[in-house]
Amino acid sequence: MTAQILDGTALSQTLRAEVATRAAALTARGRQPGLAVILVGDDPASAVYVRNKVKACADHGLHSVLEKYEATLSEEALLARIAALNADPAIHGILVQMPLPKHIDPHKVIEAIATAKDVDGFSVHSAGTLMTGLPGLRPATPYGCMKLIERSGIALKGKHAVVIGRSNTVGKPMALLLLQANATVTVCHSGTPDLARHTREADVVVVAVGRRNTLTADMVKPGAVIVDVGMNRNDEGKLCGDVDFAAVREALGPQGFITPVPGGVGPMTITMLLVNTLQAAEA
Ligand SMILES: Nc1nc(=O)c2c([nH]1)NC[C@@H]1CN(c3ccc(C(=O)N[C@@H](CCC(=O)O)C(=O)O)cc3)C=[N+]21
Repeated sequence: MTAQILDGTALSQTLRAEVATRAAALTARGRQPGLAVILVGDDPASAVYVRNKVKACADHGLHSVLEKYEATLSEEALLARIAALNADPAIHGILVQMPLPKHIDPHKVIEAIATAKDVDGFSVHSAGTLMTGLPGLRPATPYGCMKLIERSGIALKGKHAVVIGRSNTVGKPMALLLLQANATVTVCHSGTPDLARHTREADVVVVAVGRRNTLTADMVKPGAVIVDVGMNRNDEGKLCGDVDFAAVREALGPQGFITPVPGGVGPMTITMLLVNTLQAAEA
């Protein structure tokens, strides 16, 4: 018997249906939630993600605008567009797809977005609300991971959670969300000696490294919950996560849970972006 799947596609369907209902209610009151997505440059992966976000809006009754610019767009011009969207009453959320071309400072761009419209939750203000536990917009990927963990039915209080990775977009906010849920949290990273010593003790492991096979079967405790944030390509060019999925699933046994890639965290990221846009529109 192998571990149960934490199905991000299925949970997304449930949550997105709720989003559609709430969006329709707001639209009926003359306040259709609106998301602006800005893409600078022609990175093919970014183009796919951005298209999926816009499609998800359309499918659930949210208004969206996609603004695409050449990679040569000046930082000044981008900041001017953000200022215009900040002032646009039909837009409740603004997302600037990362990464940006090198001549544009991402911090400057993120801080230019009105606090109330920061649906990525990447700004210093949003990071501060997360850190202090004040209400605010939460980064979509770790927020989606929390929803998947909740779905496993395990209560985090008193549990040991290990986060692998310390990025501002995933690892750090993930650790704070787990802490807020009363887990005991360990954050591991590229400078951690003997990673397995930590993960073998963990009831929950969130892997956000960006390297295949970071978590292998010998590194997990039976019955643990494994959340895989990785997005990599294997030798056959197929999408895969940071976890050696089949072997880890087997090692977890029937009481364990594991997210697949694709179909785990990825769809939840888009779902929580919709949730954040709705929250911004309801505020
Ligand atoms: N400002 C900003 N906000 C972001 O949220 C942001 C970003 N920049 N830059 C890039 C990353 C990446 N990201 C993903 C979203 C959905 C899937 C997703 O839906 N993945 C599907 C598979 C998609 C496929 O087949 O390629 C899945 O895992 O099942 C993946 C990755 C959002 N990001």
